[in-house]
Amino acid sequence: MQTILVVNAGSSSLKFQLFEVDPQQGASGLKRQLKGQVDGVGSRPRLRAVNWDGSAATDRTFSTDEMPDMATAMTVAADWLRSTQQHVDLFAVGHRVVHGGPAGDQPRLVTPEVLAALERCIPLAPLHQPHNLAPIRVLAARRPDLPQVACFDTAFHRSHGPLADHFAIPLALYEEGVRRYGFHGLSYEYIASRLPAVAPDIARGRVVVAHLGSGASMCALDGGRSIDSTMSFTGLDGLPMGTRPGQIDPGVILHLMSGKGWDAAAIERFLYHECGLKGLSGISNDMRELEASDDPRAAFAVDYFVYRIALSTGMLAAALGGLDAFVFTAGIGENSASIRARVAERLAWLGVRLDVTANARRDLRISAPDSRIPVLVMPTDEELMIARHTLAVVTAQGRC
Ligand SMILES: Nc1ncnc2c1ncn2[C@@H]1O[C@H](COP(=O)(O)OP(=O)(O)O)[C@@H](O)[C@H]1O
Ligand SMILES: CC(=O)OP(=O)(O)O
Ligand SMILES: [Mg+2]
Repeated sequence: MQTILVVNAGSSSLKFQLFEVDPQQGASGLKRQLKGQVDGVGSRPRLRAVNWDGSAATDRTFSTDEMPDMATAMTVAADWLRSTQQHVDLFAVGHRVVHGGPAGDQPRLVTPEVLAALERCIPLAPLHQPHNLAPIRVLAARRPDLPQVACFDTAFHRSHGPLADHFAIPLALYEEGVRRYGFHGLSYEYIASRLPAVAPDIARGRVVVAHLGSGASMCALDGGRSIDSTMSFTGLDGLPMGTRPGQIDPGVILHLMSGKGWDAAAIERFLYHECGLKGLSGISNDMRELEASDDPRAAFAVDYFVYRIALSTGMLAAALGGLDAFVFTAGIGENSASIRARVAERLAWLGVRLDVTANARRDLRISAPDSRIPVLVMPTDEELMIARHTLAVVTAQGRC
């Protein structure tokens, strides 16, 4: 049986999955065989993988010296995959590529021209794009016959209207590509694709989705289409994240340059690696460590995170002209009952009421029956979305 490999490098994790594929059956022919991730990159690295039946395929922890960065995480995961999955007959490889640029409105079969265009987007996503493109380059050299498909975080947001897509800067810059692209689009696309099945009453309505992971953003879905998002030109905007500040007055950057003499490289390092939860707490970028800490600086960082989610909900509800449902997803959204409870508390003015037991159990619906706004927890599946796109692109190219 042929197999699609999916690779998804985030800011603190590397996720990978293998899907068996029967191209004659379209997306319904995708069968998950293996699901793995290296998470806690930069804090407490751990490689875990489970087989299709839920049995453990591996579970190993590493010190940060053994696995200091994403490049090492990739090597470790690739070595493990090569040594344990020798029987796999690869049909195609699907990659999450965070920035698709102005032309990246749909997944693309990777060609040398596509790869060159995506390399030009590296300065717009320095934390992700190099790690997204490195495995594409390695595989293209080793297996030039193997179709590779690049699936963009930005593509799902291309439905934004001009008001959501612009900054208030001269239009010539917009034409050059300085736009509010938005990210985590594969995650939002997956959530939008699941809503009709799991919550048909909500799917056609006005929904705010909070993708709260190491990178975090929120999206306004109107009838399943993205109409606005908190992230914009780069993955720096919007909510505070593990190591990124989120929305910041550009005057702060001017101050760092002219007041403190920082150059562009120092500012980039600062904004992508030293801010957010890590910068505010001085302790960690990892929400699990902050929640476990009794240091007041950790508590402040968590308070700030929750506050900005609540502010952004108001903004996106205004974009939607109302709110019919709120969805939590991604690492923090799926796993932290206390963050969910605290966000819900701040949304009480909208009529949000949580069911404490349902929240602790992580039910699909965690709102109380009398909540004016239903609140849901939906596990995201960017890898399945990438597998579906990869199959569709390769099939359309007649490459199977
Ligand atoms: N049980 C948990 N409680 C709180 N936070 C959690 C839990 N499990 C994972 N997280 C947090 O989720 C984040 C990682 O989310 P993830 O979506 O995998 O990120 P990314 O894809 O951006 O690397 C980390 O901040 C981690 O601490
Ligand atoms: C765009 C982005 O921030 O992605 P991640 O959350 O996976 O780091
Ligand atoms: Mg992610």
